[in-house]
Amino acid sequence: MTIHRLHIQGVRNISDARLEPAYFVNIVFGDNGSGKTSVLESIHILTHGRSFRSTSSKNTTLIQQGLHALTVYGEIGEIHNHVGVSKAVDGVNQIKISGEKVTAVSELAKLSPVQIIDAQAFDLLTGSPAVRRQFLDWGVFHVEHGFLNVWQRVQKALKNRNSLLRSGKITDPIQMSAWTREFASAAERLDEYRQQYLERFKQQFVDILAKLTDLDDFSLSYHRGWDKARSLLDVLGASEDVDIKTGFTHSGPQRADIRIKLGKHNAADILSRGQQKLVVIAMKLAQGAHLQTFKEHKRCIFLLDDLPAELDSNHTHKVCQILEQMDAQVFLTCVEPGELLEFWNNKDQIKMFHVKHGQVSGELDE
Ligand SMILES: Nc1ncnc2c1ncn2[C@@H]1O[C@H](COP(=O)(O)OP(=O)(O)OP(=O)(O)O)[C@@H](O)[C@H]1O
Repeated sequence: MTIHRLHIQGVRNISDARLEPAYFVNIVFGDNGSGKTSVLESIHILTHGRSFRSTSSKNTTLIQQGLHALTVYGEIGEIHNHVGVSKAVDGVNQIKISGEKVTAVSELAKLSPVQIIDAQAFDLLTGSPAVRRQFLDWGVFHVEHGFLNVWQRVQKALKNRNSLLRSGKITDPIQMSAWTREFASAAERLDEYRQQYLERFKQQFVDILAKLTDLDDFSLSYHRGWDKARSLLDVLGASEDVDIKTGFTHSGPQRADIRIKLGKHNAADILSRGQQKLVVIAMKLAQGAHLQTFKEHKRCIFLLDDLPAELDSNHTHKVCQILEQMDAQVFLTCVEPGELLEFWNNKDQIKMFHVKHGQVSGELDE
């Protein structure tokens, strides 16, 4: 998808900015603290209803001090869908797509697949399995129409099963059996989706990684969260006593992980910081490439916060070259755009936005 217009109001130090981004490459530059990341955050709010760096559920750090709400408007996609997201200090959020109020954030996410590469992206290698499950599920969500429904069934069944387990004994065996069967059935489907996706994804990942690094013997392996030789229903039956004793479900897709290795070692334990960044970038670019191949050329939007950090010029150049070959819309932030600008062959497709004390120039004259 493509963001054609963006109107930011009250996001951190950006009071009011209108941008008409380029179809391909957008370079957002300025001094430290000028508001560059806040532009990327605004795009994330527009496409996901939330920031990628704020942990406050009350929106208070995100909304400009002294204001009671922020709003981000945009025109997105081939038919220029009008999208508006507002967030208020009291925690009330509102999403509108083409004038209609929307309650499910997944409606926004469906419109625009967004990949973020920032300082937190390292978590994909060094963080908990939850980060890698989220990565995997992002990919499946955008290519498999039935995935969201199955994922929601798993969450609901797991929640109900765990709440029955929490009492420490089974007071209602019929309910317990019903939720266990529902959980196992939805989980098996979810697992199939994940496995199929990862098998297809791996090839694209290997190709992109080879363009960026000379790392040999790199492997990604999927662990589904229970014994691969048995059905989940069998495993849940066999471990019911443990589940009752501890009060939660031990096996299932909520324990899935992708193990990322170099030879026998965990990649995170052996790679340099720059190499880790290249692996993470390769994984994210491969998801964008996969989307293009398997979803009728659906375009991904890449938000790259301070791409040059930790990378030498040669590798930064290579990342830009891969991005240029993909059909994607790219937003990059940097302090000094000089060198970064040189890494693109077709300069005509680049727009520059200078951010200074929350003011964005290169914006629309209106
Ligand atoms: N709620 C808020 N209200 C007003 N200003 C804020 C609020 N939250 C953060 N700020 C300020 O807004 C700016 C946000 O900066 P941002 O993180 O977007 O900068 P940046 O250009 O990406 O910087 P860097 O290069 O250092 O990463 C900072 O100056 C910060 O102090």
